[in-house]
Amino acid sequence: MAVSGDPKSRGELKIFDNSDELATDLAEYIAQLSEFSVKERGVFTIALSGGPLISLMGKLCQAPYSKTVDWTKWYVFWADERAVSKSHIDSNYKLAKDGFLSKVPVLNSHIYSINDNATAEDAAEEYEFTIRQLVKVRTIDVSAISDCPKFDLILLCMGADGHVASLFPHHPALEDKENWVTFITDSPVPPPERITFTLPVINSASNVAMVVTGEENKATALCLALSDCNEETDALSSPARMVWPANGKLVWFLDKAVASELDGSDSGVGSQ
Ligand SMILES: O=C(O)[C@H](O)[C@@H](O)[C@H](O)[C@H](O)COP(=O)(O)O
Repeated sequence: MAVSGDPKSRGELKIFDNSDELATDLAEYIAQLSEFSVKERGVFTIALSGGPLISLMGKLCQAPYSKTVDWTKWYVFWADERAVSKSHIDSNYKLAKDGFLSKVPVLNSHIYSINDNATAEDAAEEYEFTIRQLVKVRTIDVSAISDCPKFDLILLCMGADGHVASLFPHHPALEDKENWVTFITDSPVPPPERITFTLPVINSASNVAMVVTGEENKATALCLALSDCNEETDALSSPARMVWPANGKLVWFLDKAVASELDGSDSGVGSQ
């Protein structure tokens, strides 16, 4: 694994030889954050995404983590969800339930899935209301600088177009500063109707992990996501580049294939 260090950083960069090594380190990272949050606050609030993330979290279901993680203190959310039924193949809930949540003893009452019986608009509004209630009772912390919920960890993947959660390049949802959770009905990647955390919420988290693997067609999007934003670059072309937790820590978990176009010395990326 190579980790470069540059003060002009876009977060800590971890590049692994293969997805097995990445999954091992990701499990350790999540377990450590869980332990820290449970010690500090008595709970661990984590938001999941879709894509390859869930299978890469598989090692958390195995020893030693299956025994050492305090699963009863976990509160699970989704950074984005597709407006489909929970049993649908496109459901991020189904992906997480089948591949992860059914294998660890997280309490059912702590799993905050998005309503699959409502329109995307209503489901987004309802999800935000649910999060507001949990902020009121301090299950979710609140960010001192943004008044947004401060999740202990938000896990994101990145699409080949640079999208994260369901925030797509140049989509108006990218500029939503009012809502915590919003909806879209015109996703360029099917299915079209989706619910998503907005950037202010993502950027208020204590920790954000960007997990990007495997496909060389994401290498160019990764370079853009890690490049410095200047007047000549079009800020909205790379949602992933807009992920920058103001008061938190950003870590990139990458494999060699996706990092293949990064130039370690000139790219201006490194550890935070
Ligand atoms: O679409 C979703 O529901 C996501 O949560 C999304 O952010 C996903 O993680 C990326 O799309 C990964 O990219 P691929 O699915 O294209 O690999």
